[in-house]
Amino acid sequence: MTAQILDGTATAATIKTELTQRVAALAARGVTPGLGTLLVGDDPGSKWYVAGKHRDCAEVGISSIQEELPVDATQEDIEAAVRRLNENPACTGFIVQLPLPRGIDTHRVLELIDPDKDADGLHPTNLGRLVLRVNEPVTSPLPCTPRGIIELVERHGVDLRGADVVVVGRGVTVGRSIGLLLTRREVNATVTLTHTGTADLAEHTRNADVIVAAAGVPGIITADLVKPGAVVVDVGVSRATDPETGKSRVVGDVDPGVREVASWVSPNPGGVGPMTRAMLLSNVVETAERLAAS
Ligand SMILES: Nc1nc(=O)c2c([nH]1)NC[C@@H]1CN(c3ccc(C(=O)N[C@@H](CCC(=O)O)C(=O)O)cc3)C=[N+]21
Repeated sequence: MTAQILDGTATAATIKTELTQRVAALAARGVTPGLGTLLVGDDPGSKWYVAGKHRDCAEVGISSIQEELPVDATQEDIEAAVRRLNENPACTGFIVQLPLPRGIDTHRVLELIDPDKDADGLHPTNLGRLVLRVNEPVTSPLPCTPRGIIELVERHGVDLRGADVVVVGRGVTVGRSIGLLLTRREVNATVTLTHTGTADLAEHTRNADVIVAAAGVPGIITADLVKPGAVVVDVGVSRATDPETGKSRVVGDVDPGVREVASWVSPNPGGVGPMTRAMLLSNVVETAERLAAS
């Protein structure tokens, strides 16, 4: 039996339809959510990602505020742009597209973002709120990729309550932060965080009900590492040249052979990526909803 597909493209489309209705309800109250982006430099990949975010916004009725700075912008230039977005009332949430050019203190820039406008949900204040406010409803932006993974899995009918989840990779955007969400009472999973220093990765993954593969190592999760019937989410994004077409394509952390043992697998592309983008929109709409309520 081959695994069923955790369809991120279709799920993101459903979420966008839901958000369109919430944006319309906000409009009726005179509030328009606005996503700001700050792009520094002219890396084609980053430009493409930022353009995609604004296309997503247009689809659901969120307005766009674009700040662009040249690659030789100084720390002060970048910080001034962040302050402008913090103070711009049309911008209800924004992101600073990463990576920033060499020589820029990225942490200093990100910490300057108003936590209430943090569309990525990765500001230290917001991560701290998740640590501290564990028994209260969250009223701050959540990290997009972790939230997208949980929504993707739950919206396909997979119950995470009591599940043993093994996370592979300790990167900030996924590995380090997803446990904060998975161990909240409303999700109630048990989480193991593995990384390059883990003595025996297979020993952990073979016992997992759910594997979140976020190592950034192509094909690291092979079929022999997966318990039959497990759910496998592929978060890894590496690039490789397709030997047949000669074109660059995305390669995930999950080996294709996993589909023969898992119950559910997220494709990559078409899985977690579109969900991350949908959650960015959710954060912007929710920020605007909190603003409208206050
Ligand atoms: N402040 C900040 N926030 C980010 O969230 C952020 C960032 N900086 N810098 C770069 C990374 C990358 N990222 C992606 C999100 C979605 C897809 C996505 O939707 N990918 C599609 C297509 C992939 C393809 O074929 O190229 C998919 O997975 O199906 C990809 C990449 C967000 N990032």
